[in-house]
Amino acid sequence: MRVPFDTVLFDLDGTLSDSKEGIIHSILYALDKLYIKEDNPRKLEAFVGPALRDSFRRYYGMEGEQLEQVVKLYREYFVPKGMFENELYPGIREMLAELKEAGVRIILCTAKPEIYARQILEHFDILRYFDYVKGASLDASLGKKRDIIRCVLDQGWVTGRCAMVGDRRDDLQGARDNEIPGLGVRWGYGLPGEMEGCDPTTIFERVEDLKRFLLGQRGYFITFEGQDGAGKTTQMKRLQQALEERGYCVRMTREPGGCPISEQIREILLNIGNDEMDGVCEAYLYAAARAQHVRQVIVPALMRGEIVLCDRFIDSSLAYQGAGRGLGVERVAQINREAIGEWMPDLTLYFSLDPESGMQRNATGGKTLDRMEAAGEDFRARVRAGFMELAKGQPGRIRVVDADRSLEDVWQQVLSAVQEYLHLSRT
Ligand SMILES: Nc1ncnc2c1ncn2[C@@H]1O[C@H](COP(=O)(O)OP(=O)(O)OP(=O)(O)O)[C@@H](O)[C@H]1O
Ligand SMILES: Cc1cn([C@H]2C[C@H](O)[C@@H](COP(=O)(O)O)O2)c(=O)[nH]c1=O
Repeated sequence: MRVPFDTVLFDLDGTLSDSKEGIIHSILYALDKLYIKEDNPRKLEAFVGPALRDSFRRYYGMEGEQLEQVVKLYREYFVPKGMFENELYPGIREMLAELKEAGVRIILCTAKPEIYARQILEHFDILRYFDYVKGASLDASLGKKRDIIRCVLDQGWVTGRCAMVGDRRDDLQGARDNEIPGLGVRWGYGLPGEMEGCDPTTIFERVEDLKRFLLGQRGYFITFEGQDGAGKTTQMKRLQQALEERGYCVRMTREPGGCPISEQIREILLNIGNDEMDGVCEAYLYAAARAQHVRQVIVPALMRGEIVLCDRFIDSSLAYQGAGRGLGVERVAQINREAIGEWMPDLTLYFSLDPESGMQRNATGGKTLDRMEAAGEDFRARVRAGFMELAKGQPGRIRVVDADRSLEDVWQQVLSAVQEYLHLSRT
């Protein structure tokens, strides 16, 4: 599988290394010299990551001469000692080595002065993995993460697709301000909720998961789309069995639903008594169920390298709410942007069938109508047109399966599309 990013920008403190001890000792040393007593050294953890001057300003209200003095004192301890009271998080060295081996361009992008950042990388013997190191200047003329990322981009160090990896708000907001994907990591010093506010593409809990993702070793995400009764569930079960027999680990799931919270939302959405529901409310509820499902089920399974087979996903929202309810595809895509981040399916099988035949099949199978199925023939015709438009616009991802065939015939189409995809993605 291809790596998702040709260039990766890494933050240092709290992302690659746990530098808390040295930083806190350096701050306490500087405060002590200024006769400032800090009764709660734990609060100083917030200094790890952001630019030093910003933190002294923010937490001690320092400015001007006093600010310059405290930074000077900080360095009296940090340079000979504090900088090395620091350790790499487990798995970081191996991740960098494997990314390098895979040809990924690795760049350090830190708010720490560049001169110290280099010494730290040398100390850990990982400088050799970095194609470029960009940090703050000693005089603070360059210090904000956003500006440091901008510099790296402007100087032409980035080739191909690029992302920023970091543990703090500044890293992810900096990525966002520079319009590149931001990948959060949970093992650093981010305060609860601070990364989420910056719309990260994903937040990783473990170094191993980040490594798999950056190496393109995550599992495959295959969705089944089409109208009610088209035969998706039947074929998904058969595919699950066939893939497991071939040794793949498969996670079968569905939308709306797939996890307890999203299943509760499903009940609201499909309850035929909720006939007052507004189309916008409907679109947000599907997206809310998806946000939980993506985070709780889909991403963890992909990170474990599993094949996720999902009965409906974003294309159902685009077709049913975008085209069917008339909200418009772009508007519904926008509503879903935060719910799914970058987690678009790798392959989508669209089961194409006249909607009335699907309704007939479900009736024959004894299924009772839910709220969506009760929406009427015109609605179903708009949904069908919506699906066909999506399939036409994205032939690379969406494969059309002629669902108006025998079970066996449909199965052969499914199997050949999936085999072709899995084979191609490995070569
Ligand atoms: N190729 C087929 N020919 C005839 N009947 C079929 C075919 N595939 C599935 N069916 C039958 O059609 C009904 C609907 O199938 P299935 O539940 O797989 O569809 P679905 O797309 O998942 O529907 P829904 O979205 O409504 O859950 C079932 O009774 C199933 O046995
Ligand atoms: C994900 C999703 C689904 N829908 C509709 C499509 C179906 O009518 C129901 C789900 O029922 P199923 O038996 O599980 O197929 O919900 C939708 O309108 N928008 C969506 O995003």
